[in-house]
Amino acid sequence: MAELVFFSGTMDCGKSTLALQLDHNHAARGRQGIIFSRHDRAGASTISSRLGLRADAVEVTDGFDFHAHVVQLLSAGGKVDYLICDEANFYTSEQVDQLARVVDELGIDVFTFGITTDFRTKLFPGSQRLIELADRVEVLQVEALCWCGARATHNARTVGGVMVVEGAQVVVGDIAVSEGEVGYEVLCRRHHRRRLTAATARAAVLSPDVLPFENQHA
Ligand SMILES: Nc1ncnc2c1ncn2[C@@H]1O[C@H](COP(=O)(O)OP(=O)(O)O)[C@@H](O)[C@H]1O
Ligand SMILES: Cc1cn([C@H]2C[C@H](O)[C@@H](COP(=O)(O)O)O2)c(=O)[nH]c1=O
Repeated sequence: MAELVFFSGTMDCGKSTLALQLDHNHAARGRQGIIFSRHDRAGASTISSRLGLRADAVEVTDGFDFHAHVVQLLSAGGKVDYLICDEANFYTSEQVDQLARVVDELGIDVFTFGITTDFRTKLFPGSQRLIELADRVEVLQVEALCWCGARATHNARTVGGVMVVEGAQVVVGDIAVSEGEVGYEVLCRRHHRRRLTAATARAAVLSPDVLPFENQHA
């Protein structure tokens, strides 16, 4: 039976790598798939992983209709066994409904990949709809780590290493950016709540005003 699966995690936990691995494994067994992405850091119509893998993808735009796209391909005699959908956090909730129709009405497996929450810990609309509709939500096993060593569960947006909490929900970007640029850092919930990034934690340790560590549990 075909499935709608949502592979989820923070930024930098290996989602795009897994998407490309899944595509490779299915294609190696003669299955025919289509890869989709939206706003990949490497540019339009691309899926890229920080491990260096990259492939062409169909760019998803606001008006794009997954169901109509697949029906058109099938009507033209094409074969479609599965869809790989990266950066699914950027899809609209209507597009996620279309993906569910692809699974239920066309019997095609749909594997989606994305972060659940934004820099303010709020669900992206596409991710919310995937959590509501998916047959399975899989949290990736490779843990991204907070600077303190705990499992990173949240995504922070930073400017010069300092966490910001206001701004547009969508700003394409990366971790490890140069000084002054808007970037992202993954944190555990405790440090996300306290807005303590690696840079601000380092600065606090170096400050002569700082209290001894054991007195700082907020
Ligand atoms: N130089 C490296 N050596 C080994 N692993 C790396 C290296 N650079 C990145 N990675 C791995 O790639 C992961 C990010 O993969 P990617 O698919 O780009 O993540 P996501 O799509 O979730 O943002 C990192 O968590 C890390 O495990
Ligand atoms: C937290 C957060 C992230 N983004 C952007 C930044 C990246 O371009 C993508 C996530 O890509 P990844 O492959 O999972 O690393 O999302 C954003 O636009 N808004 C946010 O709040």
